[in-house]
Amino acid sequence: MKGIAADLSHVSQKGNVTGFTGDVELEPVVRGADLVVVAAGMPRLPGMQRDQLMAANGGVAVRVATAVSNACPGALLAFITNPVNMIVPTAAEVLKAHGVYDPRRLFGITTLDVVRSKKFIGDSMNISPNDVHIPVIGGHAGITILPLLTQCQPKFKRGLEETKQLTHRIQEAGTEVVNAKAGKGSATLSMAFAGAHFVDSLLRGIGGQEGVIECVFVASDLTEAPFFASPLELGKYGVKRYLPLPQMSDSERESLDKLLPVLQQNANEGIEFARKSLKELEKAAPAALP
Ligand SMILES: NC(=O)C1=CN([C@@H]2O[C@H](COP(=O)(O)OP(=O)(O)OC[C@H]3O[C@@H](n4cnc5c(N)ncnc54)[C@H](O)[C@@H]3O)[C@@H](O)[C@H]2O)C=CC1
Ligand SMILES: O=C([O-])CC(=O)C(=O)O
Repeated sequence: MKGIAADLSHVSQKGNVTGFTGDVELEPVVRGADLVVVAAGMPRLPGMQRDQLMAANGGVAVRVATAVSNACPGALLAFITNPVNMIVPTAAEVLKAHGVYDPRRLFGITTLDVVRSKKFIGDSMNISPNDVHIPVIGGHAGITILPLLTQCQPKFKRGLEETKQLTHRIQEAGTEVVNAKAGKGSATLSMAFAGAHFVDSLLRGIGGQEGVIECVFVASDLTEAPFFASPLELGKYGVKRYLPLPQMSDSERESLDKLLPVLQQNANEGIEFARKSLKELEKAAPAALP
């Protein structure tokens, strides 16, 4: 099995890795990878929302998806790059344009939201995070991150106020880190931990292990949002099975109703970005496109 932890310097022979210019020759040097993990991209500065990274990072999705289409169209493609809620729909649109889109194989890594939930709940209950199991659904920014505390195992027996505070802390944990690092980046190390965990799960799935379940952001028809994170079984070809949406309290369902239009809007913006970029690429280098 071949895989690569990708930075664009690996897939662009020109080594032009700073932003989307539209004049790139897509000559991938990586051939035949089974798994491509993308961590390249600008991190947030204090005061920024993740959406604001799209101008800087949208081109990463376009170029990597194009390179994967040419070099390893059957690979699983997993993005860490923010804004995850837009980057994944962007990449999907580019893969579609190249005729190689398989929704089972494209992921936005949301594992850090699960890692944080396990840590904060573990601290609150005075137990190890390893013993906490909780689904985190939705997307990967602010209110789109929805930890289902009522579904936590063991039971998280706290009042509504404490539950709300903890939910908010999980949703804003990335911002907490960005502010603490004061311009020096975002949650790089905890993401490395979360990314390694998720990639290990993907590899176990590819390797044929049964019952590998992760919450991850993928194409989905479980809700009105076209891309959505929920618990999935991973397998040889990526997504093997969508588990049904977990049970929710009334308050969690209300939160779900509020986040779905945000995810729909994010997906539309990602798709729009892809279409515009493909047009620009076509003008600049028609031979690189289908
Ligand atoms: N999905 C998630 O839960 C998380 C996502 N992130 C995102 O991951 C990305 C990377 O974050 P860090 O590793 O902390 O940042 P970093 O600044 O430590 O590393 C980013 C790397 O990407 C490269 N890079 C930047 N723009 C590029 C471009 N246009 N083309 C090619 N390479 C480019 C840089 O040269 C650098 O090597 C950011 O977009 C960040 O928001 C970070 C933490 C968690
Ligand atoms: O907050 C950020 O910008 C980085 C990130 O996605 C996270 O830490 O969850």
